[in-house]
Amino acid sequence: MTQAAAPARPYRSVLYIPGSKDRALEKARTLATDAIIFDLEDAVAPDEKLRARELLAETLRSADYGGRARIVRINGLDTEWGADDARAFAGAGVEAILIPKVSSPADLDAVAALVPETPLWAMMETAAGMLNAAAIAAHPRLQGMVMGTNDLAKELGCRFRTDRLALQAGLGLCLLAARAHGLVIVDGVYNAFKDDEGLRAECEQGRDMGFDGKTLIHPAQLAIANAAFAPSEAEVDLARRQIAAFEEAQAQGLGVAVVDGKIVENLHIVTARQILAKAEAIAAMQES
Ligand SMILES: CC(C)(COP(=O)(O)OP(=O)(O)OC[C@H]1O[C@@H](n2cnc3c(N)ncnc32)[C@H](O)[C@@H]1OP(=O)(O)O)[C@@H](O)C(=O)NCCC(=O)NCCSC(=O)C[C@H](O)C(=O)O
Ligand SMILES: [Mg+2]
Repeated sequence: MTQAAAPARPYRSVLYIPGSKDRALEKARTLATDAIIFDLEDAVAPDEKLRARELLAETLRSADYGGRARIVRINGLDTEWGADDARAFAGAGVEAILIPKVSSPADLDAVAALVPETPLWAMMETAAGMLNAAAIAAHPRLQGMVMGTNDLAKELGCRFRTDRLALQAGLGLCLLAARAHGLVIVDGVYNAFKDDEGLRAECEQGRDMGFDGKTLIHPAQLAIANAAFAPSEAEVDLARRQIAAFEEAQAQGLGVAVVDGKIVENLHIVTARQILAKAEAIAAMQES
């Protein structure tokens, strides 16, 4: 019989918080976000970088963020802050260190040498990064990818469209690479944080493509992402019925069942079990 996938940590909502903003750091402890990216890079002004690093290090030492995954986005190693950022959070017990503008596996090697144990995540947001996505995803220390659609759009010189046509090639390449290597992959941000309908549509597109969740910039975006990337009641119900029908078919010596007029084979049961495991992981997250 196919084994249920281990309940994985959900990443439906991944909220950026500028590492320099005391109030937002405090507020995030009560927000319904699956994960937090504590940002030292683009959300922090150059003359605030050192204060933000100190504030964040102290906050992560003392504050309880419950079951929310804690990810620190450091500055690039080509800046005056990057290497010290990496060293400062190497032993901080965070779930991952997120490296900006990863263009090749060598960018990961450089941080891996400074951070011997903490898992690494990569911002996928350069044209070279898209072309090297498979090699980046294969890096032994990498566990997650985050799409940086603002920087990618900047590099491409494309226009923002609701269908994200110009970004589709890069989104697809990174998704393929992440899935081929068993990584978490989270979609880019939706900049118009007061436009709920636009956000909902972009979350639906990301969910349809296969992303695990969406990066967000404002607490008002959380509920929409959490709903879009969770299995719906109908999906959970169908998954349960597929598993029951398939087990019954197997008991009769058959390899195929039919549910709602559609065939159900072993491969559909793998997906059904993943849906149930994700629903369980979300429920566990909500209880924590
Ligand atoms: C976008 C913002 C600047 C808006 O800030 P503000 O005007 O202060 O918002 P509000 O007054 O509506 O805030 C209401 C309360 O919510 C708290 N808040 C706001 N944002 C956050 C947050 N991100 N996390 C936690 N809490 C937040 C405020 O403190 C208010 O609390 P209260 O006092 O109790 O009322 C602001 O939202 C913001 O700075 N967002 C994050 C921006 C950011 O991190 N940008 C960098 C990442 S995006 C990126 O770089 C992606 C990638 O690299 C790419 O290339 O695409
Ligand atoms: Mg960026």
